[in-house]
Amino acid sequence: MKMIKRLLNYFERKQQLIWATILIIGSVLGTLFAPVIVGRTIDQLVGRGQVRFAQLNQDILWLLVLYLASSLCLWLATWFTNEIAYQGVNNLRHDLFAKLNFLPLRFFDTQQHGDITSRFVNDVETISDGVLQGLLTSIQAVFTIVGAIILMLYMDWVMALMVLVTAPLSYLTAKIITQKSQHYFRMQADDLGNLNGYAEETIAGLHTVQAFAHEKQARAEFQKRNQQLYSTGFTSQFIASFANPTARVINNVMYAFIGLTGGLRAVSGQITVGEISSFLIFATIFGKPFSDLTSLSSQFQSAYASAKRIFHIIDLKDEVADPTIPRVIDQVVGKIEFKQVDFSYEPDQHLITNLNLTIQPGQQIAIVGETGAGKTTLINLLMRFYDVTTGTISLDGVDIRQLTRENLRRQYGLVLQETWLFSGKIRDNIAFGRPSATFAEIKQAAVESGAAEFIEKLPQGYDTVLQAENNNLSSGQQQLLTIARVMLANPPMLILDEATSNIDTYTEAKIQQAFNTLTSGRTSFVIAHRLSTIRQADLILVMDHGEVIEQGNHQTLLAQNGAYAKLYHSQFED
Ligand SMILES: Nc1ncnc2c1ncn2[C@@H]1O[C@H](COP(=O)(O)OP(=O)(O)OP(=O)(O)O)[C@@H](O)[C@H]1O
Repeated sequence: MKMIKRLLNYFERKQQLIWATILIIGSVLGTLFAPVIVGRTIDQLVGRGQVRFAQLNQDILWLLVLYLASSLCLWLATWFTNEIAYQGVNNLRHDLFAKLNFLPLRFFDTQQHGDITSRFVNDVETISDGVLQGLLTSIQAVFTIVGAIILMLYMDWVMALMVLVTAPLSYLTAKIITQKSQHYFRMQADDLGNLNGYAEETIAGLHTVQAFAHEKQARAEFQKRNQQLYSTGFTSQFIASFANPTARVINNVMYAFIGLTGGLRAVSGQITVGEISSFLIFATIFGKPFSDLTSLSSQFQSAYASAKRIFHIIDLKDEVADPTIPRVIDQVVGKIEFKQVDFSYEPDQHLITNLNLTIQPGQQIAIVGETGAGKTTLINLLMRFYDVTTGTISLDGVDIRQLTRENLRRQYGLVLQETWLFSGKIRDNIAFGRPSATFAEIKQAAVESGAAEFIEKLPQGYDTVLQAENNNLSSGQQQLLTIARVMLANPPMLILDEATSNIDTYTEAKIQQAFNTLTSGRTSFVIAHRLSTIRQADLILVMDHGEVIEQGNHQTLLAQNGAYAKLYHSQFED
């Protein structure tokens, strides 16, 4: 109940709800009075050749007006409920997306991205359908049931009682059935998320999948998950599908009894033949809201399961909040200190222990080490994508946890090996770091980074529209664009993560040149696998299993003849 209440808060639009309710009542009244008039028209046929035409015509006219008015009211009510449902869903999506910005990176590192997307798209859609249908059908059902009871009791209490006793039977049976299917609906939503996650993962990495001739395995895995979804989907729908037919059978038995009892009562003169007809129509009208409610309940089950998945994310613990009164760094000098830093991703797996480091302003730091040594982790800590477990990292003497994340991250320009370009023009992609930049400034950054050369050869130049996933640029060209982006943003410090791998020698030289321009005079961190590019670095940190095992410049480290020398010789003296 708590969750339903919470969900309904999103759909609170009082005025529209009042209008929708009034219009639905109007439509229900039309539907309820129509059978009374049908009964009256039948009673105008007094006997063979004895028809009261004047009265009959008037009744038929009334019937037409009632049906038209009832349909119009229903159409308008649907319009209002649409507005309520879509506005609510809009708010829900907004909150879900807003939440993503407050979740710790740990969440995204451990969750399938397709599953998150599925919550945005499928789950939200299911809720929207549930609320839309739910509002309309439930209001309609309640008023139809109440109205029909009153009218039926007024017409003939014996038959009314018969309907009142049998109709809830069909409802109860269907309810028991849908309760059973609830468990499977939850499983179905999870399996759908699972399938989406796998499809997204495979499509994103299709090159790799094909390069490793892994299509068969990928198809098999997809099929396995698909089959699982089929099986839970089928089971839930199968169980739920019993609800409606069962209700119908019970309803039909009820009609037969009404026909029989009505006939007997008409023979004894207690009701007219027209009233029997009215009553039979009433029974149909009265049965419908019950079966509507039962099929609606399966829709509610799915919506409930989806709401649970969405609120699960909304209720996750936010990352540690920024300080209420943060320190602010306006003009960064660029001195960074690690003091007794311990860090681990998982509580029981220590990675970094007691790391102490001092980086002077303007220094160029190279981080080297084998894969999994902890290079990216160091960057994650510097930018507060993760927080240290114990110890402190300070920037210009201020513990970085005393700054807002925005203030800290604005000090860094980040060039990753995996470039991130969004769907849009090249010029907008470069301007991402400083949206207010003029076109001249964008061009200037492209020239300085060396990206201008290839951009200007494109038919649409800076107006070329890129697709986020598949943009036909080489990885070197993409990286030059991200370098241009950082150049335009002109941040005081830099982080370049494995920036020179996977690129042809010509582009690599261009990138190297761009890096040199970029890093001069700024505190900068470069993660590089090619040791040739870091000979000039002021400080080289050699990492292994989360520890900085050696530090110094190229000459001193070579002279030490330790891990760095070994790594260096392995690259240059084969
Ligand atoms: N989000 C995470 N959750 C749990 N463990 C992680 C996470 N990210 C990295 N690790 C683990 O931490 C260790 C260090 O990883 P890190 O990515 O820092 O290495 P790296 O030196 O940057 O490696 P590479 O050169 O391959 O990028 C590895 O053992 C890795 O498996």
